[in-house]
Amino acid sequence: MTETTIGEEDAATDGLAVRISGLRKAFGAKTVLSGIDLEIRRGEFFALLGPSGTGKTTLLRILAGLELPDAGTVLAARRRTTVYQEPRLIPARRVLANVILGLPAAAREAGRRALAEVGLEGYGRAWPATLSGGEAQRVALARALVRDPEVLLLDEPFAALDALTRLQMQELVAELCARHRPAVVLVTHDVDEAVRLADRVVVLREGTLAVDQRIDLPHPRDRNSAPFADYRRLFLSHLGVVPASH
Ligand SMILES: Nc1ncnc2c1ncn2[C@@H]1O[C@H](COP(=O)(O)OP(=O)(O)OP(=O)(O)O)[C@@H](O)[C@H]1O
Repeated sequence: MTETTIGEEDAATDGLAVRISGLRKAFGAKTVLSGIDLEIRRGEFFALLGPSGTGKTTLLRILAGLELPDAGTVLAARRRTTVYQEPRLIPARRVLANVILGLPAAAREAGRRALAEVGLEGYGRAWPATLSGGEAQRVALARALVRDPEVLLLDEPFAALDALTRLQMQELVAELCARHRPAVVLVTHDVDEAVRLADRVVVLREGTLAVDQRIDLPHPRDRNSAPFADYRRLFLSHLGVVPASH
């Protein structure tokens, strides 16, 4: 029996942005996700960690509506938008046109405001080719922001950036999400990124949710603090990178 529903009514009434139950997804004979039950609240910042090939991107694509599950129910708030590892800008359109792509011309002012929010005030008439990698990714963030998403899907959005820019972008995303409060689903390989940003971290292993851990630290989080290091160690051990502490 296969049932797939993407709707917002039920989720909207009880403070949830996403509700997944009994999700299963296979590609051919290979089961990628199974028995996934997950609820994400409005305003919650949720991170999905896991080794390569465990189905993180597949889960995100299902949430975006780009893949259908083989079984289970997916309910999600209607306004969902994704930021990818690459900025995916259209080279022949100026920055502002990229930000408001598909929106009415009246969105120009909101597009300019979104650019200012990501630190790119005055960049509206620039061409994508003239931007650095970090700037291009800021434009991608502005393009997401201007759509006022209820659910913001981040698919390794900083993975292609240099280490310093990545840290700056993480701080920017923390600030933007604290202000706009979308539900966020961040797929990442970066344990520090998850601990810096997320209210809750799930480790996906072999297609199931192996760990579901709340991060109980105030913002902004100090990456050098002892509790931060404890969370880092916890997730690294769940990922099999360091031995579990005693
Ligand atoms: N369209 C597809 N057709 C066939 N197999 C697929 C398809 N999409 C994903 N897969 C397979 O499903 C598994 C999970 O892929 P997925 O991209 O979701 O993993 P991931 O955890 O995001 O990995 P990574 O961290 O490397 O991005 C992989 O084995 C992948 O080869």
